[in-house]
Amino acid sequence: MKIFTAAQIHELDNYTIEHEPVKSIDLMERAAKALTRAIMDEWTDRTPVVVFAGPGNNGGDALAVARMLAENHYQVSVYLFNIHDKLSEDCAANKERLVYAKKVSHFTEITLNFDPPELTPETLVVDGLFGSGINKPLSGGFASLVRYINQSPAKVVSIDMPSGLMCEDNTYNVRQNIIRADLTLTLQQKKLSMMLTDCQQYLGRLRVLDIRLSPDYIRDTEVSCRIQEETDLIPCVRHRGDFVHKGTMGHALIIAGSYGMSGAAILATRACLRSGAGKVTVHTPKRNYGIMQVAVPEAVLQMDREETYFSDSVESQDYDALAIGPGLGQSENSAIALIGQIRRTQCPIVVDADGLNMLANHQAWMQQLPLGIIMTPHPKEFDRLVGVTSSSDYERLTKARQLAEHLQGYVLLKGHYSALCKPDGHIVFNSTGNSGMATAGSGDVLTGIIAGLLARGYDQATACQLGMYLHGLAGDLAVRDLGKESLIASDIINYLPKAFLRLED
Ligand SMILES: NC(=O)C1=CN([C@@H]2O[C@H](COP(=O)(O)OP(=O)(O)OC[C@H]3O[C@@H](n4cnc5c(N)ncnc54)[C@H](OP(=O)(O)O)[C@@H]3O)[C@@H](O)[C@H]2O)[C@@H](O)CC1
Ligand SMILES: [K+]
Repeated sequence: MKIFTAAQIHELDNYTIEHEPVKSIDLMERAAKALTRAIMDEWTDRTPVVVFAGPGNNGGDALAVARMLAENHYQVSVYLFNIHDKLSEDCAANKERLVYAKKVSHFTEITLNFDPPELTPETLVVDGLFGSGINKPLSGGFASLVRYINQSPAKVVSIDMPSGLMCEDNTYNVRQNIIRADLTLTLQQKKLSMMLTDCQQYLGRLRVLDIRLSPDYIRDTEVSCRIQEETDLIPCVRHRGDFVHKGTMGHALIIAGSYGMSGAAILATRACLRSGAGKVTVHTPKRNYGIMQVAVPEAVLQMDREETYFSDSVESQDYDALAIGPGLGQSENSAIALIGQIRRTQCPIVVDADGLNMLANHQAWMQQLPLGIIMTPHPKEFDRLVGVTSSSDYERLTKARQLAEHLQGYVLLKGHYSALCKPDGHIVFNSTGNSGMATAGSGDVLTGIIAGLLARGYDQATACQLGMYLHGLAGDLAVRDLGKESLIASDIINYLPKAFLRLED
């Protein structure tokens, strides 16, 4: 699914009106029908409904929904905020229709003062104050109203967007003045902010309603952000020939695990083996020998000369991919070995965890990273890497995009929806995964998967996209059987085969 900017959403709206063609008011009626249906799916006609409508088209939608719910025998009270005596054309038309229909039990147009109605636990609030046309944080009376709604025990359904939330950048927004919805019914496409971790709290459950906006515009318009779905990935999956052998299926090198952190090496290696690589070699400190041998008998072990930490870079010409970092520790010796390893490696590289932390500690080395490098930071690792703490996920994403462009590499920012920032400035959000995967070792598994896919011959972009999809899908399949609370990183590895099968089917 493409993610359009607020400006493109506006264009899409106009393009649909002009080319379908459809009258603007009829398009609003279509949207309102879809919204009403979605509300009626969840709340019966015994639910008292309070509709708050703003002066723009989001308010127009809300007024049309109010009329339709009332026609379906709901008790509906409507408050239209028209403090500047200026309604959008379609909002004004829907006000007329509402008044003319005489179906709602109460209608107030607020021009000056407003006494908010009582909102009980049984009440359903329809939030139609502001949608994609919001252009600054809410303040004054609107801010007070939002706080009143948020503090009430009522359920809230937001039309298109929780009012107060911007489509993209919420860095300087006033967070307590944004509606916290129980359900957000967004029209046609998800907006960028809906993919960011720090905006999830406003959305509640999110449903996307198809209101048949121009498929031509949707198909032909260039975007820089998209959400990847299964149908995007199925064509990318490679199928094994019948006559392959392990030597032709790729050889991955994993450099991971200091003494006491062998688990990270084990998880990355097992995930790598499960992701199609023909052979996996693990380079790890001597003292990990016994445990690695037992835990991953399928891997080739290559012992560092040091007992407890990674100390020396290794020849890498025989490998098709390198993953470096999980559980590696951050000693100065390991850091020097890390940059030495990165410098001498010719194959694709994925750097994670302590590998990233060591780069963060040696900022000058960032200039020496090879083109096409893959980094898989979680938000804290990313902040360390760029040397500043971001105050919003939008800001962090913007910096990740800049870093990918600057390095001409790939930054896979892990989060509620992980985001892959590509060298050309494009961002791909992942759509699989769940909160059960917020558990130690989950990141090591992702690193191993990406290394396995790289070794198997996928290019960097595909390995990252397919890797994050499979990782999340394995987690989703695991949760179905095991639940979120008990999920551990090994479960993700154990469900990788099922995830592959689903994509191969
Ligand atoms: N996409 C589609 O195809 C379809 C979209 N549809 C619907 O249209 C919605 C977008 O409508 P929209 O463009 O009229 O914007 P909307 O969100 O109602 O707000 C604009 C009004 O708010 C005002 N205003 C802004 N910020 C403010 C603030 N902080 N504090 C106070 N006021 C503020 C602004 O005033 P201005 O700044 O312009 O003076 C203006 O009056 C979209 O979300 C969806 O619900 C469907 O009907 C059909 C198909
Ligand atoms: K809204």
